[in-house]
Amino acid sequence: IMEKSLLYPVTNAYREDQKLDGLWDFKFDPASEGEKNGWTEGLADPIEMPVPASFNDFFTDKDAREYTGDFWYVKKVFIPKYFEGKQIGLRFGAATHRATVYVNGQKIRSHEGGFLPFTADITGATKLGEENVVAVKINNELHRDALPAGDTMTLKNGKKMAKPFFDFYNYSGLNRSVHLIAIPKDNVYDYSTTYEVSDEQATVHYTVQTDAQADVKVSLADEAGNVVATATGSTGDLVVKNPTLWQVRDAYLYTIKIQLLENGTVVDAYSDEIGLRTIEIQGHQILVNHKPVYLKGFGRHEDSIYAGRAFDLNVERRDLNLMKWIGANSYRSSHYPYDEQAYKFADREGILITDEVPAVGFKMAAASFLGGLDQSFFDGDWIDELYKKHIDQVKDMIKRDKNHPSVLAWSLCNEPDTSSESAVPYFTKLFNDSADLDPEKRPRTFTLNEDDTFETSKCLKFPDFYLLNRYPGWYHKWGYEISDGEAGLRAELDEWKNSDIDKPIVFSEYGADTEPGLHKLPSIMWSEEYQIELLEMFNRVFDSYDFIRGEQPWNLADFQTVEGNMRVNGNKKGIFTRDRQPKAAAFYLRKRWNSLPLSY
Ligand SMILES: CCCN1C[C@@H](O)[C@H](O)[C@@H](C(=O)O)C1
Repeated sequence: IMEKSLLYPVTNAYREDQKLDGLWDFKFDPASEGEKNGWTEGLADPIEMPVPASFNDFFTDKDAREYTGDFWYVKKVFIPKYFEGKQIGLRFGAATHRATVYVNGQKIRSHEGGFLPFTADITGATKLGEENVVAVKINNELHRDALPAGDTMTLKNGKKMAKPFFDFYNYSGLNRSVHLIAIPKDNVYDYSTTYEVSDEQATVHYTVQTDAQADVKVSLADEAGNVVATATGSTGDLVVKNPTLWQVRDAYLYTIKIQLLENGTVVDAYSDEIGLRTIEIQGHQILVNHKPVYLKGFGRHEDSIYAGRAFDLNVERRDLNLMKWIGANSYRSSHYPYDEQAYKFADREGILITDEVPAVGFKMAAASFLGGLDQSFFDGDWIDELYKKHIDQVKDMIKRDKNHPSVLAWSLCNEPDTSSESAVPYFTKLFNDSADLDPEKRPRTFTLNEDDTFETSKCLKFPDFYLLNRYPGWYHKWGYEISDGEAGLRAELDEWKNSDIDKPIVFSEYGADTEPGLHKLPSIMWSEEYQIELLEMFNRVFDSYDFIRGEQPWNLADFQTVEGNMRVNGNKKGIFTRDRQPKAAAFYLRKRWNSLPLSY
C-alpha cells in the first residue's frame, strides 16, 4: 500500500500532487471529546488556522500559545473524478507530535513523530467528484518515552504544560504542507542509488522498488536534459563518461527518470534530481569524491517569527544566502529532520547536511537544567518504549533522505547520557539496527556534550566521526575565566590526540548568547565583542589540532525556547538575529572562513 512510500510527491503524466496549504478550521480539544462530539465531520465555531504553520505565536492569549493536549484541523477537500482507479492519499510533511487522520468520519491511520512525513491511504474512504471532509487530530504532549523527550505536567488549574528536556520551543501543529496525492495502483514506491566516481567515469548503482509485475526502464539526464545513460531492470548501473561530479559549494544535479512498463505501456514514472558524489571517512579525514573536506557551518533550527517551526521557503532562501555570504559549506539539521525542501535546496547549493533525528533530551542533566530529575536517562523505565520510536524515526529519516547528495552523515542522537554503562546496550542496539539502512553507508554519529568526554563517555566506539558540543566560555569558565576554559579544552583535545582514536572530530556546538547592539570595551558576556572573543578562542584551539575537521558554532540564528531565567526571549547564540541580520561575529566568521579554501 502507498503508506510505505516516503517518496516526495510529484505531478506528472501518471501522478498528481495537490498542496492543501491555506486556512484550515482549527479547534483545541482539552477534554479529548472530539471523536465523541463528531468533530471528525466538522468543527463548531472554529478558528481559521494557516497551514503550514505552528499554531502557537498567532495567539494573543497565553493559554492558547502554551496549549498542550489534543487539537483538531478540519478542511473540506474536493477530490476529482479523474482520480478514479488511482491510489489516493493524504501526505503530511509533519504533524507535531502525533496525529490521527479521518476522512468523511472514517478513521484512516495514526502516526507518531512530529518531524517526518507519513501518508494516509484514503482510497476507500473518498467520494469522487465531491467535497470530502478531512479531519486531523494532533497531540503535542511531551513524554520521556517519545521523541523529543520531555514531560507534560498538569497545573493546579487543570491546564497541561509541556516541560521539554531540550532547548527549543515546543512549536506544534501542521508545521509542513499537506498534499493530496493520486498515484497509479502499479507504482514505484521507492528507489535508491550508490556511487563510484572518478574524473573519467561515474557509475550509479540504482535499485527501484515496486510491487508490480512490470518492466523497469531508467535513464539519467544532465542539466541540459541530454540523456547520458540508460538501463533496464529493477537494479542496474548507469555509467556516465566524463561526469560532472556534485562538489561542495559547486553542485551539479542529474535527473534520474524511472518508468514502469506493462506490455510495453508506461504505467508509472518518477523522476528525481541526484548528485554524483561519494562520501568517505578515512582516518582523521572526511572525504567527498576522495578529497578531504573541512566543514564550516552551523547548527540551525527550523524557526522564525509568526509561524514558529513551519517550513518557510523564504527563510530557507535567506539562510542559504547567509551561509554562502559567510563562507559556510555545511550545517546540522539540529535537532530533527527538516522539511524535504531544505535538502533539495542544499542539493542545489552544494551544502553538506548532517541529518539528525529528534532523539534530543536523552539526558536527565539537561532535564534538571530544565526541571527534570538527576539520574542516568538510560536507567529510566521508559527506555524500551522510547527505543521503538527512536529506531522507527531513524529508519524513516534515512528512508526519506537517502537520495540527497547534500546528506553527509546521520546524527542518531543529540547529547545522550553516555557517561553511564546503561547507555551501552542502548547504543549497541541503535548502531546494529541502523547499520544497513543507508545503501550508501554514510557515516553515523551523535553529539557528545561536556559530560561525555574522552575520559567519561562509554560510547566512543560507536560513532564514525565525533560531534563535540563544548561550552567553555559560556556554561562554565565564562567571562574573565575563559582562559581557563581554553586550557581545559586544550587538555581534553590533548587526550584525544594522545589516544589511539583515528577518527575526525567536528565541533558541532559552541557559542555565546549575544544581545545584538550590546557593545562593551573591554567585553562582557552578552556583548557582541564577547561572542567574537569566544569564537576566537575556539578557532585558536581548532587551528592547533589537525584531526579537527569541522567548525559549526551554535547557532546560525537566534531562536525561540521556553521562557526562563536563562533565556531572554529565546536563545541568543545566533551569529545572526532571528530576523536574519548579522551580529558583529558574522563579519568575523566571514573573514575567517573566506580565508580558508571554499570547500576543502
Ligand atoms: C549543553 C547542551 C547542548 N546544547 C543543546 C542546544 O539545543 C542548546 O540550544 C544549546 C544552548 O544551550 O545554547 C546547548
